[in-house]
Amino acid sequence: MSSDGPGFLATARYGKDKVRVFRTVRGTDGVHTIVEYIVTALLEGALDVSYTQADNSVVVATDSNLAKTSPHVLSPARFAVHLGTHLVSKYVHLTKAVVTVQQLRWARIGVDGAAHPHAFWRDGDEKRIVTAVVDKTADGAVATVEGGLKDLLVLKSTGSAFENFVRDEYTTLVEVNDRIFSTAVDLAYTYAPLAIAGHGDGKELDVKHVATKSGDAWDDDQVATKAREITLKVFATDDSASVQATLYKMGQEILAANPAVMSVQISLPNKHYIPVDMKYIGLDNTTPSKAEVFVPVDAPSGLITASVARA
Ligand SMILES: O=c1[nH]c(=O)c2[nH]c(=O)[nH]c2[nH]1
Repeated sequence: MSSDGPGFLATARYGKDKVRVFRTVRGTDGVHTIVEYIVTALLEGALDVSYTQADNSVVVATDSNLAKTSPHVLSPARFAVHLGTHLVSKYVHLTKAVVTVQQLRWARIGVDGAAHPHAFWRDGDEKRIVTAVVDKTADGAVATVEGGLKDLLVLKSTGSAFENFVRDEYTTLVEVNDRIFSTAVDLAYTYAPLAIAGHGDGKELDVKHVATKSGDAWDDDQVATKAREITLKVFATDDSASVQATLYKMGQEILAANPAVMSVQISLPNKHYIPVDMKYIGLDNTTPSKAEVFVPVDAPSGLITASVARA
């Protein structure tokens, strides 16, 4: 069944996407801790024959479930590194695993002011996202980790302007010194690689966590909390001259507060809210200080992206 032609297999990666997993950890005090993940696990290595010769003997299943036994299951970054490390170390012919873990939100329900021990609610569509690339071919195996979040929907009803942009004969956009600013924050930050002990000669590799820097990729839970708090604080408090200027401040503050983060990639759609023109009924709803009724516009939106890297 081999098929030869003018081409060659230039790159290859396979695995499983959208693997859904929910895990409960039952505390001795009756308090349950839960996580819900959507996992993607992709593999690279000596896999050519599975494509070129229809030989499946090199294909390892990637949906094997480590969620029951991993001591790291409650931390998306540690779990991603553990899963990737497990896959590339168990099989000599696999060289690289790319594991993405998206965490869905579950918060404890408050009952009479107290957090309930085992009842939860979905407090938003935002996802925390971690990608770990565990590479056995590197000089000493390493895990390169990216943390972040997406779909954090925010809005402020003032404290945002957009003026002094280029105007030419085609420009219809009006300058405003006061407008609604709404965006769905998407951010990803990268760390220096984590060292992995061992070389994957069939023996299980270990995450060699040398605690030289706290807040490194192994501590992504802390970094993720800080990055989210900073993002929300800068969004709320910045007297925004533009989406670009606010984005840049977010990036700088995330780098300043997290010494192990090397760069931050931020994407901010500018979700427009257009004041309704009510002149025809004799009402001023378009002067920025008088604008109270708006039409939220799904499309088009602005899209402002940048990465801020440590100098
Ligand atoms: O903050 C903004 N940045 C832009 O680049 C832009 N472009 C636009 O039409 N509105 C805005 N707002």
